[in-house]
Amino acid sequence: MRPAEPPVADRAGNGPPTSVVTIDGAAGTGRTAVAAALAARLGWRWCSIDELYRACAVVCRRTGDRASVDDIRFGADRTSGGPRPTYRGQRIDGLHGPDAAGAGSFADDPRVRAAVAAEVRRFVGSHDAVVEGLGAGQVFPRAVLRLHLWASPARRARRHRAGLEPDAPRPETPLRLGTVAWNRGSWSSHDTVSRLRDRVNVALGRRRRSVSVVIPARCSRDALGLVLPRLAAAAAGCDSEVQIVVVDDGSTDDTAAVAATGGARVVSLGASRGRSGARNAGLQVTTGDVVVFLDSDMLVEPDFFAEHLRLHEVANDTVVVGGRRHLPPGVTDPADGRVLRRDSREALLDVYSYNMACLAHPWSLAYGCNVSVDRWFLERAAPTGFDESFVGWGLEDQELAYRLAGHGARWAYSRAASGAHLHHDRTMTAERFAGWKANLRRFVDTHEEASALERLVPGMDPSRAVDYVDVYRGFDGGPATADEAGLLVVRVPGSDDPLPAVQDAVANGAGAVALVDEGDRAELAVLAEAAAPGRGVRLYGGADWDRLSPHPGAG
Ligand SMILES: Nc1ncnc2c1ncn2[C@@H]1O[C@H](COP(=O)(O)OP(=O)(O)OP(=O)(O)O)[C@@H](O)[C@H]1O
Ligand SMILES: Nc1ccn([C@H]2C[C@H](O)[C@@H](COP(=O)(O)O)O2)c(=O)n1
Repeated sequence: MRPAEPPVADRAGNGPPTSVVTIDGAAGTGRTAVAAALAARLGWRWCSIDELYRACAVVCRRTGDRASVDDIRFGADRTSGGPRPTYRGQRIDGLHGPDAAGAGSFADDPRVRAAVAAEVRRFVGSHDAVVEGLGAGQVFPRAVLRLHLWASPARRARRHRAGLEPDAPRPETPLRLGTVAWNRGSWSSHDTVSRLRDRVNVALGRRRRSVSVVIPARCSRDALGLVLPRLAAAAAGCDSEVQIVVVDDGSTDDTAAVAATGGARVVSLGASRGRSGARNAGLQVTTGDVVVFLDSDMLVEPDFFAEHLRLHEVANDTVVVGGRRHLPPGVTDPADGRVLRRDSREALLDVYSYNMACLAHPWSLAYGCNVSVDRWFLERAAPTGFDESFVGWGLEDQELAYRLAGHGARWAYSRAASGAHLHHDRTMTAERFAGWKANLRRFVDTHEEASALERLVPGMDPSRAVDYVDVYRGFDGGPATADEAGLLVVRVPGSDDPLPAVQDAVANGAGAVALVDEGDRAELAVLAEAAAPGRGVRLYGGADWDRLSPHPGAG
């Protein structure tokens, strides 16, 4: 009989002492190096499931008998990095040679898979451990952290060329809800492991997650008087540490005093640096794991931080694009019963779906009024923060998002993390339009490939009354029509994991998949994209799907 899975600590760190972290993911992401380094940092033991599959391939090839997998064990010798597999007590040679070819395919054999899982569980026993390799998350479904490492195809190819990944490409375990998609990017194992260790400590309840909110402010005393108490209420109801930073960019009113009274850490800039400079100055003093950029006129709901943070749990490279609703003139309480005007991004997403990856340019919706990024990812992917050569209104936020996109950012549009925008005059004056066009020029001069942005000009031009959604279609190419044959609709009631159905549909050649989620969970967009990259799995809230019937984008 196979031994049962050993108990693992619950997320609060209660219960039995054994904790397991699993690391799965694509070949070429350096997962073995990360597993070994993370285990060393934590003082845990570690093992590689892939090494066992290689052992199975070698031994079965030599014995000609699949039953011999039952006699493969991890040995005690760990000097060369990890435990070495043995067969009937003897070390197995040639684990990285031709006899190990096709090792990954052994995982398709249920007997081999069960033997490998049993040996890994035996090896872990009652120890805290990092377990790396194919199916690690399935062997330990209650692990404190189940990681799926990811790196761009170019990066992975480079590792292969450099001989860092000598083996043939390995199969990948499908993603499931509850797995954390982790972008390795081009970052060192050392950097990666530092951040992973923080995550493990949060998962074990040894460390609280933290979030910083950065608010650039210029003559914002009245708005901040309304905004800060709501942020304080959201912070009080949140189980993470919250830091509120207001950057006073040379205001001529008592913005700084109001911010300090409201409990914010105030950074006062002597000379004005504009929106980008103010946000960058704020970023410098942040301490949170996640940074939210918020405008000084955005009223948030009590679960604002929890909603932002939730979406950073599923991937380290998520850009959470928080929604925005416009308050009517004179209304300062979003709960006063009036219907708030949705901003035009929601009208767009009704058509493209709430998976922003269905847009050709998802970064173009990442407005600085309410957006959050994992600080580690932000600092590595875009160490210079906002480009301060963008002056006046517009595009500095999309430009930062564009650079994050270049590092593989994933996108989650969250209506649950919305803010209500206090009314003020937003007329696109000729002066503001001229400033926006100057920023557009800077953008396109810096990033030639973004020149399609010029197609947005008519939508911003105050002398032309054109529909923004139509203009955006011209810029983005328009959504794939949803009425093509082969659209497979996956409806998700309650808390089910829809990813297996999505992956099956994609594997079986579905032309398009529409995921209709009654729970309206933005994290599904992030994971669906990670599970079926580039396939643009469409995501709709159940109510939207019904409201937009026959289906969004049809015709
Ligand atoms: N010169 C400036 N320097 C620093 N921060 C500024 C400056 N002007 C405005 N801000 C701040 O930048 C944020 C965005 O201001 P902006 O004027 O773009 O807001 P908005 O009018 O609400 O924009 P939108 O209508 O696009 O939402 C606010 O927090 C505001 O206080
Ligand atoms: N950070 C921002 C905010 C808004 N815009 C533009 C894009 C549209 O032209 C318009 C949308 O406004 P709304 O739907 O909120 O009324 O504002 C931008 O470019 N960058």
